[in-house]
Amino acid sequence: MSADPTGTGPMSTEPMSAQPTSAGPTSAQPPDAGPNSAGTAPPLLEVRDLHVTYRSGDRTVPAVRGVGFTLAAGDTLGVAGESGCGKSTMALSLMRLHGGRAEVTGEVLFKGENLLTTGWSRLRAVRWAGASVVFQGAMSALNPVRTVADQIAEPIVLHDKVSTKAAEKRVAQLLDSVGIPAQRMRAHPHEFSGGQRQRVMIAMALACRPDLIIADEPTTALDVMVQAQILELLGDLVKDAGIAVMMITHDLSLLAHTCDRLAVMYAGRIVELGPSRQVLEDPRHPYTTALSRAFPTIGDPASRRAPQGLAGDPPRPSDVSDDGCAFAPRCARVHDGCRTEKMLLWPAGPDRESACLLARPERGGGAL
Ligand SMILES: Nc1ncnc2c1ncn2[C@@H]1O[C@H](COP(=O)(O)OP(=O)(O)OP(=O)(O)O)[C@@H](O)[C@H]1O
Repeated sequence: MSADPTGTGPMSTEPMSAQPTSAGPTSAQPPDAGPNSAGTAPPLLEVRDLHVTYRSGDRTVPAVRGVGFTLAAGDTLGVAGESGCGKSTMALSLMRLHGGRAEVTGEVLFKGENLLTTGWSRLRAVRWAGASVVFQGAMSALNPVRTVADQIAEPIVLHDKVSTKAAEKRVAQLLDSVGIPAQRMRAHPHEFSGGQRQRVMIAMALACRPDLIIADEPTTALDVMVQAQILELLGDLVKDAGIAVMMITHDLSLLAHTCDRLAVMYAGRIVELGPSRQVLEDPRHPYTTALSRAFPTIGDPASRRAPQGLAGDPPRPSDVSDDGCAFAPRCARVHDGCRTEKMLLWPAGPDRESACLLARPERGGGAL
């Protein structure tokens, strides 16, 4: 892991932390927010041609390979895909929170401001009050020796410039909103169950009223019923507050219940993007079809008994070529063009995009 004290270049990363530093946020207003030259407000988040390549010694790992999408205010986007496809790297690199030494190129425009090139102090302000992150594994993200009240209040005091007493009043409201009695605010993280700790993390993420929450596997390691409850809670809270969410998990069916749109990733790229229900019920990429069959569906006991495993393994990032489809070796619908043509995310129906040749309108598009 490396830190770039200047924070000026996209080649840099900072020690991983969702906590405010004592330098703390000052303002989340981007210097250049507001209408663009065309007179229209930019989308909340616009990601253009994002590449993230980890480097350690002479080893390079191209974990994210040309990702682009937009997210409007209040939108919920689920990101799914098998382990190692680059979901966490993609999501965390938006805030320059990915671990390790990595080269990051492309643009991450948050309200029109490129977060890949902005300075560290400005970025810290954005991380709390603009876009906050819920990491997987609350126990490692929370400080074990401080009470949850202290940890949730800190960014409120720093950002909202209010007294500790006023901040604690908000802490009580936040804990209440995530289903934890306010009387427990003086407890330490180890005094809560895994599900309650994850609720505390959600309360922390909401503390400074962000416009966007990035949730990286927020319910990993919790049992399936608690996962569903927490995702539902997060979904309700953000809808009520008009907060946009990017939620990462490998489980498509969990995402479909909480997110308006789904992005399916494979080998560092988005291979399908569209409204959640449509993506699941009428996939436009054979990988989405295979992935959705591999996971049991909440509320469908039959699928829990008989999920169909995905044959073969995903490729190692260093083995993926820019020519041809990375899924071709595992694809039931593979044909010659799949091994040679360059795959892009093509329109595949209204509000749908797919990186499969078969979904291209000139090939007939439609379900795969
Ligand atoms: N710090 C790092 N240094 C080098 N390679 C890394 C680092 N972090 C991740 N990778 C590699 O980058 C690729 C993408 O990893 P990433 O964690 O983003 O995938 P993921 O889809 O989120 O997986 P999971 O669901 O298991 O969390 C993998 O090949 C992984 O081994």
